[in-house]
Amino acid sequence: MIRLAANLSMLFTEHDFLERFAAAADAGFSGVEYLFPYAYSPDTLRSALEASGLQQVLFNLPPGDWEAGERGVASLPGREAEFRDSVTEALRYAVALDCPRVHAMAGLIPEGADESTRQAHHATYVANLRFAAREAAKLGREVLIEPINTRDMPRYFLSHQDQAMAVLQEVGEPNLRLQFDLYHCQIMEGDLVRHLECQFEHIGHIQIAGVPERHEPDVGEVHYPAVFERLKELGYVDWVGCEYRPAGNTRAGLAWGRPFGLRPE
Ligand SMILES: O=C(O)C(=O)[C@@H](O)CO
Ligand SMILES: [Mg+2]
Repeated sequence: MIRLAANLSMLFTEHDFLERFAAAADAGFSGVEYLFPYAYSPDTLRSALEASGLQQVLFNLPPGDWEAGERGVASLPGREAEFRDSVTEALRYAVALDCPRVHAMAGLIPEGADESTRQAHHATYVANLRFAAREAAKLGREVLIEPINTRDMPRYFLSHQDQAMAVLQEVGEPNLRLQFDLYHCQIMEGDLVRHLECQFEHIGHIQIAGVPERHEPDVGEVHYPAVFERLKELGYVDWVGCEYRPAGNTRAGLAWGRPFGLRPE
């Protein structure tokens, strides 16, 4: 049986951030993920997890200057020292929060990047990810990479599943795995079930949302019951992150999750 994690950067935003943990637990979630923990001390977050009985399942490495539009530094030539520091900081939180995996965002390529610029990003990305995976392995953690759709995030360096597979293969570290976000894959490529089947052994985490509005999974063009059925047949028993923007009140929109123990009221 899959386990559902609430993405607290998107769900339960009716509440202040630290109150979202209790709201998620009350609604039947057993895990949480969110973009970044760094605005809070590990002790504060650990207390929120313990008080609500939730597991921390994922968060991202520091992404560079998010407010200025940066979306990770893992593929950015010249930012290697910053990337290494971000690995250290993320792993410090991962250990404190007992979180088994962290996501390293790739970053953006320049407008109109030519082939040699792309190759420079690729080489930096591979070297940085190898470093991150080896550091994470010392602490028993995984590092994830996630193809993100270029409509929501124009110029994001990692946007296709094949590209991610090639990077995983080239890096060659067993604890570097795929964050498979079905919302992004549907927008860029579709064919969700075949992608899940082909990439199954590399998947370290799954995320879901309705397409194209990124609302609840039962709103939009993806028939998630069929996807969940195939995941069950494939033997997926790990986390599925609910990374969507509720169309209305978070709790009222959880009816889709009743088969997984969510409580809409
Ligand atoms: O945007 C998404 O999708 C995510 O999973 C965030 O963590 C940004 O990568
Ligand atoms: Mg995602």
